[in-house]
Amino acid sequence: MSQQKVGLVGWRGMVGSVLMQRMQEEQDFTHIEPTFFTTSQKGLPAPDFAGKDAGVLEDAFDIEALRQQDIIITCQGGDYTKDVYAKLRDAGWQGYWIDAASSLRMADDAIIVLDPVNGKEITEGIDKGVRTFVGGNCTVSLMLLALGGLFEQDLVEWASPMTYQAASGSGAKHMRELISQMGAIHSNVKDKIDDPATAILDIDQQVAEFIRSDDYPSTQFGVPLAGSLIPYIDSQLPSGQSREEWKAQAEANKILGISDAPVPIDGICVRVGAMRCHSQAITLKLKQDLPLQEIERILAEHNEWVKVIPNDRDDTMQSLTPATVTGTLSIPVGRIRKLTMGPEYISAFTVGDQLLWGAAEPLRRMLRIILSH
Ligand SMILES: NC(=O)C1=CN([C@@H]2O[C@H](COP(=O)(O)OP(=O)(O)OC[C@H]3O[C@@H](n4cnc5c(N)ncnc54)[C@H](OP(=O)(O)O)[C@@H]3O)[C@@H](O)[C@H]2O)C=CC1
Ligand SMILES: N[C@@H](CC(=O)OP(=O)(O)O)C(=O)O
Repeated sequence: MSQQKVGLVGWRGMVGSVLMQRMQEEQDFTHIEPTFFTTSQKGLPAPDFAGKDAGVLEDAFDIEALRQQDIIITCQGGDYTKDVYAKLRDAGWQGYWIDAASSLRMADDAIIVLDPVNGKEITEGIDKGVRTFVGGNCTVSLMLLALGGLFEQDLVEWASPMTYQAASGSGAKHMRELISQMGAIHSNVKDKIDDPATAILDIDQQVAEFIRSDDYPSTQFGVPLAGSLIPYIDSQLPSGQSREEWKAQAEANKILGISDAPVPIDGICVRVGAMRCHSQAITLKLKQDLPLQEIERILAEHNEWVKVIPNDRDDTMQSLTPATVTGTLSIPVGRIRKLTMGPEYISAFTVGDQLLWGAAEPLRRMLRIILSH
C-alpha cells in the first residue's frame, strides 16, 4: 500500500522542531511520504529528518502543492492558518488538517485533539468525516492530562487554575530574552555579589533600579520577567479575562464534549521566569466528599503520563518542578489536599512541558491515529 502524503508546515519553528524531534524518536517518518513546506525558503534542500530524500522545500502558500497532500500538519501559526486553510478547502481539498494554532479550535467542524482525554471522540469524528484537528491551548491540555480522571468521572463542580506559565509560550525570542534578562541582572550586580561584605539591601536596591531602567533588555516582553512576573497573557477581553484565561473553560469543555452545562473553569494566567514548563495551582470543588486516597487513585489511573506526587515536602521539591519535568512527557500532579473551605474543596499543583504535551505531542499522536485508522 502506498504511504500517505504528509505536508509539514512550520517544521523549523520552535513547536515544529519539537514535533520533528518526537517524530524521529517514534519513527513516524517510516510510515509517511513527507513534503516540507516553507513560507520563506522555497527551493532549499528539505531537511533529512525522514532519513530519506525529501527533495526541496515547497512554497507553503502554493495551494496546488498543498492539495497533493493527504494530511497537512502545521505549526506555522494562526496568521498562516487564516490565510491558507479556507483557500485550500474552497479548492476542494478534503485531506486532514492538523494544526497547532488556536484559530480553528472553536470551529464547529474542528475537534481539539488530546487523545488520552478525547480519543473516542476523535475516532468517532474521523468516522463521521471530520477532517480538521487542532491542538489545544497548552495550559488547557496540561490541566486535562493532570486532572483527567476527575473530569472523566464527572466529579468536578468547578475548577480555578492559577497558572505559572513559561517564557516559551510567547515564542523563541522571548526565551532568549528571559536568559538575557537573567544574565544582565547578574552582570549589573556581580561586583557586589562577589563581595560577601556587601549589604543585601544594597544589592536589592541596585537590582530594583536596574530592572526598571532602560538598560534592562525587555524588547520582547515589554516589561521585566526575570526578577519579576507578568500577570497577563494574551489579549484583553471585555469580560475582564485575558484570552488565555477565557480558553480554559471554552476549550476544556469542548475537549470534554460538554456543551449544555459547561463546567466553570476560570482563574488568572501569569507568566513567570520558567523556560518551557507551565505550572498550575488548581482549586477544585468536587461534587462529592471523596477520600484523598480515592482522589489520588482516580487521577493516577487516568493515563500513562500522569504521576501523583505525594503531598510531602521532599517529594514535592524533587518531583513537582519545571526543572525536573522539562523535556519530558511526564505530567506530575501533587499538593493534593483538602482545603479548609470544606471537604469537597481540594488543591492540586501540576507541571507539564508546554512544547511537548502542551503543543507538539497531541499533533504527532493525531497523525498516528489517522495513519492507523
Ligand atoms: N510557542 C508555543 O508555545 C505554542 C505555539 N503554538 C502555535 O504554533 C505557532 C508557531 O509557534 P512557534 O513554533 O513558537 O513559532 P516560531 O516563531 O518558532 O516559528 C514559526 C515560523 O517562523 C519561521 N522562521 C523564521 N525565522 C526562523 C528561524 N530563525 N528559526 C526558525 N523558524 C524561523 C519559520 O517558517 P518558515 O520556514 O516558513 O520561514 C517557522 O516555521 C504559534 O503561532 C502558535 O499558533 C501552539 C501552542 C504553543
Ligand atoms: N498562549 C500560550 C501559548 C500558545 O501559543 O497558546 P495558544 O496555542 O492557545 O495560542 C502561552 O503564552 O503560554
